[in-house]
Amino acid sequence: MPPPASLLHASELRFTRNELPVFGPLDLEVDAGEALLVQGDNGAGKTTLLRVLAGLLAADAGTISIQGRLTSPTSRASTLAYLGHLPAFKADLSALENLAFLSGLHGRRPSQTFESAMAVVGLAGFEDAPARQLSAGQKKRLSLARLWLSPAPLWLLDEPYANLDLAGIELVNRMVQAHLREGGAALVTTHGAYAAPPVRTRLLVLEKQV
Ligand SMILES: Nc1ncnc2c1ncn2[C@@H]1O[C@H](COP(=O)(O)OP(=O)(O)OP(=O)(O)O)[C@@H](O)[C@H]1O
Repeated sequence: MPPPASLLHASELRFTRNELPVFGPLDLEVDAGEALLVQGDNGAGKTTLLRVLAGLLAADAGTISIQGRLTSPTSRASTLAYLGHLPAFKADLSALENLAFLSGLHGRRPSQTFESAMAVVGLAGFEDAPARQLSAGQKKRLSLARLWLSPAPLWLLDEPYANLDLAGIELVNRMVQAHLREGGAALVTTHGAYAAPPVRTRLLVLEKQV
């Protein structure tokens, strides 16, 4: 029997902006149960790469396969959960209402409730707080609650440790560990290896092109 296909495989992926190369051509692969650490200096193209994989930007060349199948951005959307720099919350909705709204858009694991996700990320008691009243770290934790609710096997985490205290960093690592144990995979951008989760890890280092 052939080995199971990688959860994510990108081949010859290239992105240019204003005719200047940002990254590529590059190949990357991550299997179920693995993390791929994407490292690089400021401006090396980490966010751009995750946005291309998430389907938010179009690559200039290359292919992206999920579980062995070539995908388009729309067909990838249900397979991945993207945690970006900026939380996508409605300022006047409560924390819980935001989770309900986003889960309506992206789906939800049946085993989790909004309240249980809030508790997992340390936001029990903030269910009714409007999103605009949350601190930067609390907003990041609410984004993590959204991620925890997501049924997507592939997590794309852009600097998930930003704005978090030490307990928050450990929370991210525990979440990634649990997700990988359940057969998921994660891409994690970081400036250094200091906060990497203790899981089976591949490494991709991006170099500035110009
Ligand atoms: N919207 C944009 N318009 C023009 N150039 C951009 C835009 N977004 C990013 N860039 C440029 O593309 C390059 C890669 O940026 P990117 O945000 O992907 O880097 P990064 O590795 O994530 O950086 P950081 O570690 O600072 O977050 C940089 O040179 C940046 O200036």
